[in-house]
Amino acid sequence: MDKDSLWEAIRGIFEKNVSATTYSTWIATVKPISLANNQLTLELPSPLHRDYWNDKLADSLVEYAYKITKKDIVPKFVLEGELRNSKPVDHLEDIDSDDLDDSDDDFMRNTHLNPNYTFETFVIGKGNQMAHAAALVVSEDPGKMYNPLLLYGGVGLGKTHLMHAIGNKIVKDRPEANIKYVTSESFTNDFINAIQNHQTEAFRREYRNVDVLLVDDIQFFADKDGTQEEFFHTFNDLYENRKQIVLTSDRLPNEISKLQDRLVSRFAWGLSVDITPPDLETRIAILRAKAEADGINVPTDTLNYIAGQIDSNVRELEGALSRVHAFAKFKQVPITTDLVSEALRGLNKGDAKPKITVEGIIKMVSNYFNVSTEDLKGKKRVKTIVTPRQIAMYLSRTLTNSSLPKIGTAFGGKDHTTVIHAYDKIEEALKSDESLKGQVEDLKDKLKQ
Ligand SMILES: Nc1ncnc2c1ncn2[C@@H]1O[C@H](COP(=O)(O)OP(=O)(O)OP(=O)(O)O)[C@@H](O)[C@H]1O
Repeated sequence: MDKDSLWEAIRGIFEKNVSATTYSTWIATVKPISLANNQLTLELPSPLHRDYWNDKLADSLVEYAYKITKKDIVPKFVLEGELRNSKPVDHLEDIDSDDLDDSDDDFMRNTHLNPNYTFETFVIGKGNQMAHAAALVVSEDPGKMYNPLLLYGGVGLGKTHLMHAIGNKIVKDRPEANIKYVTSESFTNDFINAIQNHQTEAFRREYRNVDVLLVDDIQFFADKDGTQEEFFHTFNDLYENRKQIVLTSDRLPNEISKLQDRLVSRFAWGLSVDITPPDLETRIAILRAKAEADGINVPTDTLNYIAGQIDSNVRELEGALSRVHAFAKFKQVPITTDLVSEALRGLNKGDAKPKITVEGIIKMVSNYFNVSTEDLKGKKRVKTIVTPRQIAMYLSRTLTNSSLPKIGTAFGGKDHTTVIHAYDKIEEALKSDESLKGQVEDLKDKLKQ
C-alpha cells in the first residue's frame, strides 16, 4: 500500500468519526509525504496543526492505520519548511524493503528532494537573483561551470529551496542521474554509523557514485575532524570525476571556525554566492505566490501588511501566513488586516519573545559591566572593556538575526571578522570558564525578559 492510499483510507475513517469543522480544519489540510519503514510522514500547514494532531488525533490515526494495514504505523508530522530536516532513509540501516513504496513515491526515490522546492516556486528578488541564476546554470549543465556551487546566507532565506530546485530540475531533465541530498549532519551520522557497522566501503560507494551531491548546512562540519577528513576525500573524488557538488552554509567557509584550510580552499574553487534578506516587494511577491499556491484568499492590503510586519526571513513569513490561515479557519472568518494583526499579536504573546536588538544588547551589557556604550563601540584594548565587548558581540550573533557586517557596524564600524573572532573567543571560553558562563546566562535571561 502506498502513502496516498493509506492516507485516503485513514482520512475516510476520520471523516465518519469527527465533526465537519474538525475534519475541514485539521484533517482535510494534511498532505501525505512518504511511507517508509512503517513511518507515515504527513505534512501539516502550521505549528498549531501539529500541536493539535499530537494532542488529539495521533492516537486515533495509529488505531485506524492498524485497522487498515495490520501494522504499527508510526506517524511523523512535519511542517513544510521542515521537510529537509526529516531524517532521510538511510541506506546503511536495515530497512525492510517490503515497506518501501518507491514505485510512485518521488520524495523517496529522488533521494529526499522536496518536490515543492523548484525553480518555478522560487520568487526572484534583489537579494537572491544571483544565487538563482547560478543555481539555474548548474542545474542545466551540472559539473561544468561552477563546481562547487556554494550558496550562503542567513537562516530561512531559500538556500535549501534553491539546492532542491537544482536537484529536482536535474532529475526531471536527466532521470538517469544519481542525485544525493544530505545535510552535513546526515553525512556525519552516516559516516559514524558506517564506522560502527564496519561499512565504510559501502558508505564510500554510496557517496562517491553520485552524479550530483547536495550538502546542506556545511557549517555543522566545524569541529568534526574525522568527518571533514572523509568529506575531503569524497569531495576530491567527485570533483576529479567532474561530478557536481552544491553546498549551503550560513556563512563563508573561511568564517567557519574549525573548518580545515584544505576544505576552505576547495570550497572556494567554484562559485560562492550569497543570499540576503528579501526587500518588501519580494516579501509581498513571495506571500502572494504562497497564498495562491495554497488556495488562501488574502486581500492585497492584508498581504502588504503581513510583509511589512515580518521582515526577518522567508520561513517566518510563510509561518505567519500559515498561522493567519489556521486562525481564520479556526474562527471561521475571512482573512482581513484586523484578523492578521490579532493572529500575529497572539504569535508574539505565545512565543513570549520580545525582539532583541544589537543596540539593546549593547545597552544591557554596558549596564551589567559598568562600561560605557562608547567604550563597547570603541577601540580600547584593556581587558575590562574587551571582554564585555566580545560578550556583547557574542550575544548579538546568538540572539538576533543581524548579519555579521550589521553587527560590526553597530559596534562602531568594526569589520565582520572582528565579530567572528569575538564569537569564537567567547564560545571557546564558555567551555571552561564557569563564571563567564554564569554572566552570559544571566545576560541572556535579562535580555529575554
Ligand atoms: N525566494 C523564495 N521564493 C519562494 N519561497 C522561498 C523563497 N525563499 C525562501 N522560500 C521558502 O522559505 C522557506 C525557508 O527556506 P529554506 O529552507 O530554503 O531556507 P534556508 O536558507 O535553507 O534556511 P536555513 O539556513 O535555516 O537552512 C522554505 O519554505 C522556502 O520554500
